[in-house]
Amino acid sequence: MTADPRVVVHPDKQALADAAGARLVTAILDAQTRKPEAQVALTGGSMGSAIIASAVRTPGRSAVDWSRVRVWWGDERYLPAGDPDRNDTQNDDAGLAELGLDPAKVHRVAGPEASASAEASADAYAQTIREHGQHEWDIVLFGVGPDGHVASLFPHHPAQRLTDAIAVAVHDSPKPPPDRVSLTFECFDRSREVWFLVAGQDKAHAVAAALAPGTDRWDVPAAGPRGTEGTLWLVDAAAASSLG
Ligand SMILES: O=C1O[C@H](COP(=O)(O)O)[C@@H](O)[C@H](O)[C@H]1O
Repeated sequence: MTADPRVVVHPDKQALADAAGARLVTAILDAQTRKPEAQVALTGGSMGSAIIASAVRTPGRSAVDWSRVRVWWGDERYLPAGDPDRNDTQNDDAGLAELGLDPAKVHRVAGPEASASAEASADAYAQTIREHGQHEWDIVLFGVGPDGHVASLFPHHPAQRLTDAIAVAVHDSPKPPPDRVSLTFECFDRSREVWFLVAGQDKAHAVAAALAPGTDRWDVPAAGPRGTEGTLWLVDAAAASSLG
């Protein structure tokens, strides 16, 4: 069973980021009342960093036991550690460390300095998820590209089609850099809460296409992921402007 999408429109990007940051803190608290560790998959891009920066400033964040939060990334650009174009670097720059996470529970995707190839990195990441991931995400965050991509699953890209796998190496990405590692749709299917964070007029068409009934994720990957308990589209007014 999956949850139908619900759309929440905020006036602008900052309001969206602040509301999403507070919502994230609350959802982690909620997950911690159910189980020993909350499992969260972060995202990169513009909104991925904005939500971290806002979560750091959310007053209720001190109520969270951050040592009981395990952090992952839904995808990573296959670049060396610390590269400014990596999703984790962007999240770090937004203040991720200020949350007080246990560094041993922050699981980064290996870059070329630490793995022989994107395939090797994807395999190692999948293995770590098998060891620690409990096969259920509490909250998965997605940014959405203007083309409707989520994580590193792009429209009409063969990486979308991999089955029986947790993570996939992505080559020839239409958005730079060309080499990436992404979790698969199959892996994202094991999510309680899936949140799409989208701001800006350039995303309006992708938002409308992803939410239109019957859209195939092969054409618009953002139409694919759904949470078993919640599928939330947190958007600003500009990104919502093409919704009927
Ligand atoms: O390449 C990526 O793009 C998306 C969205 O980025 P944005 O800058 O257009 O908001 C991001 O969510 C994804 O994780 C990433 O690798």
